[in-house]
Formats: sequence, C-alpha cells, structure tokens
Amino acid sequence: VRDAAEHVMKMHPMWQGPLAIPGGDRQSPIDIVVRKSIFDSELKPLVSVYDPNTCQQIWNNGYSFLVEYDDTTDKSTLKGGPLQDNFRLCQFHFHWGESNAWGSEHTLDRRLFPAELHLVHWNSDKYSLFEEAVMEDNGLAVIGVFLKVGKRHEGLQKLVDALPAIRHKGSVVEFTRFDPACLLPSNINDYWTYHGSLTTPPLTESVTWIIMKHHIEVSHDQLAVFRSLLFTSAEEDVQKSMVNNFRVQQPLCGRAVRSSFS
Ligand SMILES: COc1cccc(CN2CCc3cc(OS(N)(=O)=O)c(OC)cc3C2)c1
Ligand SMILES: [Zn+2]
Repeated sequence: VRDAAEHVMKMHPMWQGPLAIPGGDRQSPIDIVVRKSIFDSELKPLVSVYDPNTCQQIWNNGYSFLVEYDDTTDKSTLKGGPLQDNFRLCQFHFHWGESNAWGSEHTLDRRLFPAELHLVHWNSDKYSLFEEAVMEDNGLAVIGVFLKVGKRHEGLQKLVDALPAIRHKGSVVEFTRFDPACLLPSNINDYWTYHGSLTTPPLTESVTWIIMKHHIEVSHDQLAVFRSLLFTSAEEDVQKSMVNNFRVQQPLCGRAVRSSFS
C-alpha cells in the first residue's frame, strides 16, 4: 500500500542525487516497536510555553508548508521531558499522503497514520541560531504528533484557510496569532523519545525526537486541502500535487526508544 507512495515520494527532486549520510547510523524516521520501547521513569513532564504573538508567516517550501515563528527570543519554548536544555520553537509543518491510508513518517508497530505534525525547536541554551544548532548532536528537538481522520479540528481551520494563498512553491503569506499548542493532544506526557535526524535535507543527526502517544483528529476535508497544495512553482509547466512528502523509514541501528509511560 505504501510502497507505491514511497515510489512517488522518491521521484521528488528533493530526493535526487547523493543523499547517503556518511556514517548515518541515527537517521529518521523509524518504526517504533512499542513492546521494545523502554520505560524510563527519569523522563520528566514536557513543558511547552508557546506565545501565539511570535507566529509570523506560512509558506510553501516545495516539500511541505511551514508555519514560522520569531525565534529571536525565548518567548515560545520547550523544555523538560528528555531535554536538558531550553529549546526555541522555530517552525512547524506536516507530512501527509495522497490517501488517508498512509502519510506519516514514523509508524507505531508498522501502523501508518494519514499525516504527522512536526514542531521544530532548537537549543537556545547552547547555540544562538538554528543554523548552528542544526549541526550539533543536542541541537534540535522535534515533537511529532500523529493525525487521524475524524472530526473537524477547529483550531486547524485558520491554517487550512490560509493554504489556498500558498498553493505554489515559494509563496509566503503573513500568518499571525496562531497558538501551536492547539495542535497538541490533550495529554502530552505520554511519548516515545529517541535520537535521530531531520527527515529532510540537511538530514543532520541533531534531533531529539519526542513522538506523542496520543493523536489529534482532523476532518477528511481539512486534510484534502493539504493535498491541494503543489510541489511546483507557478512558472513550471507541469503542476504536481503536494502529497506523499514523507521520507522512507531508516534502520534503527541498535538505538533505544524510551517511553515516558509504562
Ligand atoms: C540547514 O540550515 C537551515 C537553516 C534554516 C532553515 C532551514 C530549512 N529547514 C530546516 C529544517 C527543516 C526540517 C524539516 O522537516 S523535518 N521532518 O523536521 O526534518 C522540514 O520539513 C519541511 C523543513 C525544514 C526547513 C535549514
Ligand atoms: Zn517533518
């Protein structure tokens, strides 16, 4: 089912050319084998403090759409959980499929979800810019939230309504006063965590992944608007629907996946 989608995904220009990461033994995404995850009682509750006023713009980068936040101060931050330091929110984005049968990057016991939300943060205790942190072991923290198709997500609708304005690669519109906390599940203290990488270039192995156990629900129609976006810019002759923008799963290479719940 997903093999066809993986074939389509691999055709995207993003994945042409040499992408083998030298010595890449902590790549993402992965399948989380739930029964093999290790409960770690030392894992603390996650503390996210997001200021909706730091929300700046939404744009189509030719692979997903990104909602970008002002990360020049510690106004929107994440700490606790598996994290030793304070991390600043810089953007969030999604990955999704051409159908509701697949679309997520991570899986739970091989179970595919129709989409996955990623909230990208960088370590502002140790670095002064995302660009620096992206190269470092403990530089990034990404929260992953699975999406399921069901009831309409009221908080998401403001974002869905902005998407027609950024249909093409490279388009940007102002997008303000959006609280990303509305996209988190009610319980953020049940999660899995492991050390991995970005799933898009530069694919650097600098990410502490925090994958939520609980999913959020969005409606079929809301997800259909994601699929109305285009990978291609307005000038290109052939327009390609932005779907299947997920990376193939990577080998675990002996990494431990810890759980915050037993
Ligand atoms: C490599 O230096 C950069 C500095 C600033 C911004 C970027 C652009 N990049 C950051 C990381 C990232 C990571 C992304 O996905 S993911 N799954 O978090 O790895 C992504 O998905 C659409 C987009 C981006 C955008 C790179
Ligand atoms: Zn992502």
